[in-house]
Amino acid sequence: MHDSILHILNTTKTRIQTFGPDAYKKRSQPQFRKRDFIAAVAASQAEGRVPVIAEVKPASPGKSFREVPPSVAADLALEMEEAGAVAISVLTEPGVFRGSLENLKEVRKTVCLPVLRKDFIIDRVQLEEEGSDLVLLIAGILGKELGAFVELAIEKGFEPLVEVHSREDLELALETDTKIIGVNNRNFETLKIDLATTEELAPLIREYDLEHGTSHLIISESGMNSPSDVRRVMLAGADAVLIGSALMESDSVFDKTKEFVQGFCWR
Ligand SMILES: O=C(O)c1ccccc1NCC(=O)[C@H](O)[C@H](O)COP(=O)(O)O
Repeated sequence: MHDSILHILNTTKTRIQTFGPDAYKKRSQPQFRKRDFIAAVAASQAEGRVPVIAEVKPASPGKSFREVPPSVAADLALEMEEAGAVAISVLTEPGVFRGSLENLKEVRKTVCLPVLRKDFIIDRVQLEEEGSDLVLLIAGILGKELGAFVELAIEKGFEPLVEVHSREDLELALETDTKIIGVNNRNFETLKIDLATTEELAPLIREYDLEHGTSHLIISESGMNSPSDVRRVMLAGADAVLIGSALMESDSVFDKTKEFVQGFCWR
């Protein structure tokens, strides 16, 4: 794994140990009704839009996009919603990505769309933290524990989005009860992007579904800069895309989101 990811995992562990489980509000009763992401994707497709999960991403390893206090996160999310995004992803990792749970809560209060918490979940106690409809679980990080985290996430009222990057990750994901699989085009060892990752893994998910009578929603994540990138992964079988950097780097988040959402007809 790349040094920056190892650093994130270490600091996340320390933060959890420092603040301890007492700092986490118990989520025994979900405080809000979960917003239905799967239905939102279907509605978006039916209306001829490209289902785009637009990401509020202040920074990434070695790159700073912009200062994003909660009020700015809310404004950005509103622009994304008005431009037709299907959901909002909010980075909550506070170190390298400079995200926060405050951003997540403010975004969810402001928009009506489903909200994904994008973070590095490594401890069950993190699933006590509220504020999102969906939660990201990374197969390559959770390994054999993935299934238990998926179950717990569901029990706590979240829709899990299980992220995979390789055939091994995918095998793990398909053993769980997740309905949503995110194919991350970014390699966690090199941080290099290759959209061929979606072209390799999405057809395997479709094949599995055909054989087993199951149905997974496929999200292609990372590295898309133009509608033609989106077209490529949608043609490979993705149902939706997750885009962060291209939106955060643009002069107008509204215009850039719209460009991706209006895209093209891919079917
Ligand atoms: O964004 C990174 O460089 C990164 C590096 C290491 C681990 C995770 C990383 N990003 C998290 C994400 O999954 C992305 O923010 C998300 O998929 C959007 O990707 P992009 O459109 O390329 O910003």
